[in-house]
Amino acid sequence: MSQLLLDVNGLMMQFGGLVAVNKVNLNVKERQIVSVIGPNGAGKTTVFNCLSGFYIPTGGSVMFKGKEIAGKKDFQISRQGLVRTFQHVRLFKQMTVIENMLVAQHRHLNTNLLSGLFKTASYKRLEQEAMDRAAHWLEEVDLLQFANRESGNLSYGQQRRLEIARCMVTQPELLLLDEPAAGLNPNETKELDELIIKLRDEHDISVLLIEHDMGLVMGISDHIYVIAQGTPLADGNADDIRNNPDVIKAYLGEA
Ligand SMILES: Nc1ncnc2c1ncn2[C@@H]1O[C@H](COP(=O)(O)OP(=O)(O)OP(=O)(O)O)[C@@H](O)[C@H]1O
Repeated sequence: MSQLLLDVNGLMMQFGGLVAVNKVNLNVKERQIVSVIGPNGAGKTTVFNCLSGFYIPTGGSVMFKGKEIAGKKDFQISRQGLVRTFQHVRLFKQMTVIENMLVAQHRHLNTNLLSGLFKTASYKRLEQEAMDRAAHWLEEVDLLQFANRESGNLSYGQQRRLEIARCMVTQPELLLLDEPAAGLNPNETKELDELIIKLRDEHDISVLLIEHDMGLVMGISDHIYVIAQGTPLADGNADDIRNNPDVIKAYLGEA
């Protein structure tokens, strides 16, 4: 039986009079791909912002590996093993691919100014390990041959894969992907689909994703949550969701 990794209960986020997230519950187990879907403005990104430390929820609890993380800072949460991507690509576009991978690990390396200045043996070892991890993950996402290319010159699909690789070098257990297929062509979406499945099956990573591409969601999700106007509407597997009349009305019916 796989263990519960993320356990969200009664999550609330209010902006003044607007209740953007209203009593949302979510579970993600180890080695699960879970999706959150819902119409535009349903509150999906706000949920992600609450889980990843960008917002302090106004209510409810967010337990990650059995510990409360609601209200913690983003870097504290990512150090515990929960990392995210954003709706819009956020790479350092002027930097090379490998530089992006190294910068991502900077906060996670246990070094200090002095060991860096004097290039101590332990600093060099950590630097080498960071480089090895970067190369490993670039290979996993099929970007190793572009290691020295400016990341802004990659295709959009490659930039999306680089963002995922950049998360993976920090060795997370749960990866949050905010609309990873947005702007991708069908080929790139298929590569993304395969990559997410590989993360689960070969690297034991759990993935929580927000996505509008229903083909992708229905094809890869172990479990799906539907939110409408900030409020939970339904959850279940792809068949449950496809056949749920409330979901069809509120969401799929829109398409
Ligand atoms: N910082 C904020 N201040 C005020 N209102 C906000 C803030 N962030 C989000 N909202 C509001 O919360 C609601 C939910 O927005 P959110 O971006 O979470 O929806 P979403 O489901 O991710 O939408 P989309 O699918 O279009 O990305 C919207 O009404 C939005 O305007």
